[in-house]
Amino acid sequence: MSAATCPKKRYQKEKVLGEGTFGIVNKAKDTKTGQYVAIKKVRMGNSKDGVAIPALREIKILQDVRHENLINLLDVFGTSSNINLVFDYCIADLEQIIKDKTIALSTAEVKGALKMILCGVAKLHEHWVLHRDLKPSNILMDTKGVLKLTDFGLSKLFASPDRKYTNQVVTRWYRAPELLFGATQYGIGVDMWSVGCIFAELMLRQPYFPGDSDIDQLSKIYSALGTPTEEEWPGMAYLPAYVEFNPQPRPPMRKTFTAASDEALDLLHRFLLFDPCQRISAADALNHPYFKKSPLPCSPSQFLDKVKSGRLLSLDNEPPIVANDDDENDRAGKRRRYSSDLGKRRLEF
Ligand SMILES: Nc1ncnc2c1ncn2[C@@H]1O[C@H](COP(=O)(O)OP(=O)(O)OP(=O)(O)O)[C@@H](O)[C@H]1O
Repeated sequence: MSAATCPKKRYQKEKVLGEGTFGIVNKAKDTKTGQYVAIKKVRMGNSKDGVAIPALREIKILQDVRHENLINLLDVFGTSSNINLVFDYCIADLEQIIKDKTIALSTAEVKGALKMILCGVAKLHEHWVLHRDLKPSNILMDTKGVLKLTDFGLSKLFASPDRKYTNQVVTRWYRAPELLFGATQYGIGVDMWSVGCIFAELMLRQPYFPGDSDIDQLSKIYSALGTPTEEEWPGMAYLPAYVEFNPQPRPPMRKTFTAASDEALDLLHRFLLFDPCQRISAADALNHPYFKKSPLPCSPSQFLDKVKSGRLLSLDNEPPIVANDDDENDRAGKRRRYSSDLGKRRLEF
């Protein structure tokens, strides 16, 4: 078989990029096109434990919904024990960008980033797909500065309004209050809350609600936004895990977001409404005056130039590390080496 027809030969692995719940991600060169790609190798496990189901869900969604701001699935191939998903290679994720304080994000750049995120979310919702795990590390930047939503493993079609879902979704810091109260029927509001948290984080350059338990998460949300009244969020007391908190007033958002425009604060407020039905949709958010008022959102290439001006991308000079498909011990070693502190705030499923 030639390199063009044998996928394992077609893609030449260069180094390990990281590891998620379901397997290692490698950087590789596509010898057919000369382009770099990222290959997510998903361990199949045996059919009983259903390890591969999120990967199959991801494949189905990626094949159905294509958009500039959603990660592009270029190829899929299998080996005896893995499914390999081949994606566009991205050079950074939004968590790294936010954390790198040498990158000074201007209003136009925050707007540009939020616009790209909203375009991706709007496309998913248009296709009746909830992402369900939106967070900065699941938003990647490609070589042209385009932000792309990734990690659709938790995505789920929400076509049936009565369908009950698990509430153990969305990394805690980005998790909507209805999920924290155990709701099993939820909709696009869970993604819009996460977008609000990401928007706040882009402006603050630190997580807005970094709770270290579900109760602490709610208490951080309430300290920032005040406790909701029954009028603001009808029916909240009937949610399965509802807990009453001592009433707290709503402090002015301006106190935290000192440099934000009135339009930015209005949009943020609409993302973070307690009643999920009242939260602004991604399509409506894109039409909000925030995006119409000067400074206008920057282009992807301007965003890329800003990211390149910081330290982050100048660090990508470590020697290549080639992952060996078959060596379990080696794989365990890499997992230890590459697992990040993100694991600490990931939910137990
Ligand atoms: N297309 C890509 N281009 C470059 N790097 C990528 C790409 N996709 C993933 N990565 C890197 O691989 C790492 C693992 O990604 P993956 O999506 O498998 O898991 P995760 O998002 O970290 O965690 P989990 O899937 O468990 O929530 C990421 O942190 C990222 O650094």
